[in-house]
Amino acid sequence: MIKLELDSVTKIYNKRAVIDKLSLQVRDNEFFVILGPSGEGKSTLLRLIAGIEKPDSGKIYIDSKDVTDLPPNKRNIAMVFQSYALYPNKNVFENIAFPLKMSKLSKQEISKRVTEIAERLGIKDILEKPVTKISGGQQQRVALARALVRDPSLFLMDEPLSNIDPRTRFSAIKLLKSIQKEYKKTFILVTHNHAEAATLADRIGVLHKGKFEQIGSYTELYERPATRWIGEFIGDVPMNFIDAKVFNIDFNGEIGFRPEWVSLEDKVFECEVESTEVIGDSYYVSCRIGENQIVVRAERQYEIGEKLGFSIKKYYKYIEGKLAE
Ligand SMILES: Nc1ncnc2c1ncn2[C@@H]1O[C@H](COP(=O)(O)OP(=O)(O)OP(=O)(O)O)[C@@H](O)[C@H]1O
Repeated sequence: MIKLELDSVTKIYNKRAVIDKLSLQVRDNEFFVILGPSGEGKSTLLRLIAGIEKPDSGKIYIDSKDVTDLPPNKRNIAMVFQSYALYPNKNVFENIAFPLKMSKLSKQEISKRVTEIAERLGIKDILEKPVTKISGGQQQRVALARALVRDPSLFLMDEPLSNIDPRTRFSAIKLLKSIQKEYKKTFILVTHNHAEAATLADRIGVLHKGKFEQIGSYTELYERPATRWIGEFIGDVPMNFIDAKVFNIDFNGEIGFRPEWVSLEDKVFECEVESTEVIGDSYYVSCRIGENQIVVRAERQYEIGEKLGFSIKKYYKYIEGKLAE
């Protein structure tokens, strides 16, 4: 079942289409991540889905209902912001209970629901504390609890983990993923953090120039980039894109290969080492071959000027920056 559909949605700011005829379908129970560099329109897209912004053209459907002209409170969505937007004068319980206040639920029912969700998120012990006196990780859980307690149709999250310190972040990511699976809800999360996207997403949409440059799992994006831009954006180290002729391949275009798609045992080509970067337990060696610079993954450091023999085990062909089938 389709939970959310965007049909050719455009949003213009200062005569520029920040979102440009973008179409998307997100399935029920899917964890969809919108990934992209700063300023590509990720937050704008989320605000359009939420109804905080109106598109200049195009349609938005939630549960097959046209919500394009509906305000946020009529869309049955919950949104968690980077800042959490908690009420500073209220304690944890009151913050979580707030969305239920408007409903006709009894005090006992509200209390039951808040306690249940707080228990699940591990914040039951701090229900009486003011939100200003709890940690960033706990604030994130409160914001999540407040969103979950209403049982909305769709969760929208704008960089909800970016204010959490790196150590807590890992457990926060795990929690978010398990909550989504357990509650069987559709989540749409905006981030510029690749590791977060890779861990959380069923599918990632990479936003570039107002459109999704590619949509797929992180593995798909990494293993088979649809464009040169994706190959360079996804991964710790950009993919190599080099004229096919450099490697004696009879093709009018470029070949793209990851630094680890190279064998250093099988010495078909040779390059000259310029520098080495260490990432984790791998060595990424920048190497010159003719006019071109490539990066290959190695098991050790190489001296500058050293000659490195290699062959390419796997590559894709690209014409004008696009994957050639
Ligand atoms: N209300 C607005 N009025 C005018 N321009 C805007 C408005 N909101 C966003 N923009 C512009 O639209 C572009 C996209 O902004 P947006 O915040 O959606 O990007 P983003 O991908 O979420 O960036 P970041 O990761 O830095 O938050 C930017 O150039 C921004 O300056």
